[in-house]
Parts: sequence; C-alpha cells; structure tokens
Amino acid sequence: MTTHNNILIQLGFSSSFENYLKEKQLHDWEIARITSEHKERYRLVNHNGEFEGEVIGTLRFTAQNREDFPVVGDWVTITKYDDAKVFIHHILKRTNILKRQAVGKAATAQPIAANVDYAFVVESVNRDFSINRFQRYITLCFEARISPILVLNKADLIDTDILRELVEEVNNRIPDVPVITTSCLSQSGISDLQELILSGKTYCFLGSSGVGKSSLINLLSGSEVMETGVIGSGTQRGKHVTSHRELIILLRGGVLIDNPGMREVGITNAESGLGTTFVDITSLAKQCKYTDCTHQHEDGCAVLEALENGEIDRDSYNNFLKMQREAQHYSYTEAEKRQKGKDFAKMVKQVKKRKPWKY
Ligand SMILES: Nc1nc2c(ncn2[C@@H]2O[C@H](COP(=O)(O)OP(=O)(O)OP(=O)(O)O)[C@@H](O)[C@H]2O)c(=O)[nH]1
Ligand SMILES: [Zn+2]
Repeated sequence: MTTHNNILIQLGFSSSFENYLKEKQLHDWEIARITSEHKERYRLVNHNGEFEGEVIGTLRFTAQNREDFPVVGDWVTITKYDDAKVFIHHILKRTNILKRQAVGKAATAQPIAANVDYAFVVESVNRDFSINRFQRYITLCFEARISPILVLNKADLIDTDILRELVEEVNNRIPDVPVITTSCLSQSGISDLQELILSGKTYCFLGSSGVGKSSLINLLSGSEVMETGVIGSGTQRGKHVTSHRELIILLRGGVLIDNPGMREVGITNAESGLGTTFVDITSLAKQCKYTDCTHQHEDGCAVLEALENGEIDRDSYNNFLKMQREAQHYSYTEAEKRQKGKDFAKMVKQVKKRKPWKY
C-alpha cells in the first residue's frame, strides 16, 4: 500500500485530493491521473499501470460543458471493466485549470490542463525577446494560480554580457519570479532547470512558437521518461505503452505536461493577475482620486503622477493598460472574480514564501 501511495505521490497526488476523497466518501475508489485526452477517449496512469478510459454515469449525464469533463492532469476515480480499460466516474476537485481562449470568441474558454503547479515561461533571447510578453504570461499564470519560472532560452545566440544584462533587466522588471538561462544547443543551464523540477509537482511550458519548448522538454525527459513497465506491476507490466502521452512522468521525479493545447495558450482572462505583475501600479492606483480611474487622463491620478516622476516604468505602464483592456474584454462573472480574488491573495503569499531559487 505504501509503495502505491509513493507512486501516486510521484504522479502528483497530494493531500488536497486525499481530503476531497474523504470529504466526498470516495476514498475506497481506485484513482488515476489523466495523461491524454482525444475526443473523449482518455489515457490514464496510476500505481497499477496505464489504462484507456471513458466517462460514464452521473459524470457524463450531469456534464454541461467542456470543463465538466476530465482534462490532462486531472485526478479521477475509476473502475476497471477490462484488463486495461476503465470507466471514469468522478473528477477530483482541481487545484487549478489552465484554459485557452480563442481570440474573438469571448465566451469559449477551452480547458487544456488541470492541477499544474509550475509553468516554465520560455522566451528565446534573440530577436523576439520581450519582457512585456513575460509579464503577460506571468499574469496568466497568477490568474490560474500557477507559479511561474522564467526561462531565457537560446543563450548560445548572444554574448554572455548581453545575456547578463537581459537577466538583470528581467529581474528588475519582474522581481519576485525566478529567472534561469538555458541553451538547448550547448545544454548549459539544463541542469539548473532540472534542479527546479521537484518530485510530485506538475510543470507546463508556456511561450510563443519556436522559443524551444519542445527542445527543453526533450532534454529534460530524454531517456528518463518513466515507462509503463516501471510504473505498472504484475499483469500490466510493459503491456500498454502510450505513444502520445501528454503528461510525462520523469524518472527522477516531476511531471511535465506537453500537449498541443498548451501551445496555444494565449494571454487573456488576466484581470485578477494584474495586481501581482504590476504590483507597483495597482498599489498606486488605490491612491487615485476616483475609484474608477482609468489612469489615462484623470485629475488626481496617482499612477500618471508616478509615471511623470519616473517612478514607474513607461513600458510597464503601457503594457498594464493594454492588458487591462484585454482583461475587461474577457471578464469573469462577478462571483468568479470574488473567488479568484481570495484564491489569488493566498497564492501570492505562497509564491513569495516559496522562492527557493536565486539566479
Ligand atoms: N541556437 C539554439 N536553437 C535552439 C535552442 N532551443 C531550440 N532551438 C531551435 O529552435 C527551433 C524551435 O524549437 P522548438 O523546441 O521546436 O520550439 P517550440 O517552442 O517547441 O515551438 P512550437 O512547437 O512551435 O511551440 C528548433 O529549430 C530548435 O532546434 C537553443 O537553445 N539554441
Ligand atoms: Zn489613476
């Protein structure tokens, strides 16, 4: 039993899920984690190996939208009906969910991954580099209650001095988020990245196309991907190797999520994340004369004043306005906002407490 528990913990199972099982009287059920989803066909993994699954029963009939179905990273309860086939009955309460929102379709956020602890936000240091984009991704992470880690990849393409300057600039603009530099070509910094990956935690990779996410994932997983035979015991051993697994379990610990949806995660729905990325601006905003100040032309605007005095960065300010507009466009319901505000404050505390890394 202990071995089973250990494997589940390695796969990302934690006390919050355990508490949920107890609370809902589900603790006698077998549980598994979703590793991929394709048209309502699921792949799952647990201490007994890998399975194919489908959603049945109450879960299926009460599901109203896409979010009510399992996504990659979800923990679910299962029953086996065949050697490697299972029915999925319940989704354990998610710690968070990452969504993708097609531009122009304000109402349809598509869930792509659940229960993600950390995001590696990747940019390449050559021509497309943008701190604003970093800020926007970080905001998205905060919104989803995911702790961001910034990765400046393709370090081989620029001078060490310039790289150092870039890191300094990022640290100045985004002080409370860890920054590391990597090169997939020379493999420098890859071990730093590896060190950040903790056993039992789940990581995703965000960033524009071509910045090197796949290359990083390949280097991190390499030969160390946990194969079915290692996870499974007895009859399932080595039998059902999943070729398109989107949840990669590293042998040395840690779970990486790499699915196609992740590549399209844009920068929307970011309103409640604004407060952390732009903490200087939002705290100033409280001193504005008008509570509904837009910080663009009003009398007694503390933000504009600080901008004039050079106390806040103009790029940050412009970026803040842009994101504020986007966030309003994709705004949440009031109830959702209230809940998010609470969760968010808790998360900010956690991130600050966490910060075990220094550049
Ligand atoms: N010079 C250099 N090239 C790199 C590095 N990392 C990745 N590349 C190259 O950059 C290109 C894009 O890398 P990918 O890993 O496919 O990028 P991606 O972020 O996964 O891109 P999408 O799949 O489109 O999201 C490839 O040609 C890589 O070989 C690096 O550290 N240095
Ligand atoms: Zn103002």
